Amino acid sequence: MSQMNTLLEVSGVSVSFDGFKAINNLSFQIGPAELRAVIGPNGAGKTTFMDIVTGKTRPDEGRVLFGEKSVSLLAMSEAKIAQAGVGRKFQKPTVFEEQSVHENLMMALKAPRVWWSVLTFRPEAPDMARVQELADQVGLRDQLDRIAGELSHGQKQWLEIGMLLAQEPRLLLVDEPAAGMTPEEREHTTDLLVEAAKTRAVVVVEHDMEFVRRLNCKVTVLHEGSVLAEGGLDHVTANPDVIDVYLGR
Ligand SMILES: Nc1ncnc2c1ncn2[C@@H]1O[C@H](COP(=O)(O)OP(=O)(O)OP(=O)(O)O)[C@@H](O)[C@H]1O
Repeated sequence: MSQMNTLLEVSGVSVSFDGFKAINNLSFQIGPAELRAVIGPNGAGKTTFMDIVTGKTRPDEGRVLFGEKSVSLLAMSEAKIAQAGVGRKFQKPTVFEEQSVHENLMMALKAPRVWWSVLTFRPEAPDMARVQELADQVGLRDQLDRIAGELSHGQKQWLEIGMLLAQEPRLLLVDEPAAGMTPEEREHTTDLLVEAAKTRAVVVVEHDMEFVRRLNCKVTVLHEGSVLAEGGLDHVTANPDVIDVYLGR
């Protein structure tokens, strides 16, 4: 396979809602195994950006290209985009509450495999082993037999991340994972996302700056639907434009 520097390329994307430009000529790129934090004040366009990448919202202008073949996601349905390897974790955990952790992970594994994972699919590996591997990955090895509804908020979030990882996405979009978590849960979530980003791109939208700091990754600051600044957290938070936006001056 050829070397690829960009997994996702968003370029010149704009979208208006009733004449209001929620995304305004947005351009940026994500590498194939990269952890990226997207921050920005309320209304900056973070959710709309994720909606565009996942096909929920169609932009008025611009390009969204994905993978080594640079396929346009704009021509694809939400289901096709998910199949192509884009996973999304919404803020609220959505696991099957009545089922055990094990059953939840197994269901996620049984969901249709996407075309590219055929390459890595090991038919000899029993699904049970894969379920345990996923449980290990998200720190739920000891919870496999528990009913998901009984898990803590943080554990439910990890289970859902495990279910998304079962689908082997190449790009995982995660919306405010730290919200409502205890400090210990946040720490574990950081480790989990850092680890997941070693083999895929993970984009984390987050308000909590302490959490972003611990992710220790490149940060993209959105404001009024465009990139205001990009770089390390210390770099972007020292940027006068970013300071102005956050202090509302
Ligand atoms: N479907 C819609 N119809 C009308 N306006 C919308 C719609 N979706 C988003 N907007 C507007 O677009 C702007 C960007 O919203 P978006 O939710 O993407 O921001 P955000 O950065 O995710 O904000 P927050 O941090 O508060 O979640 C906001 O002003 C919002 O009110």
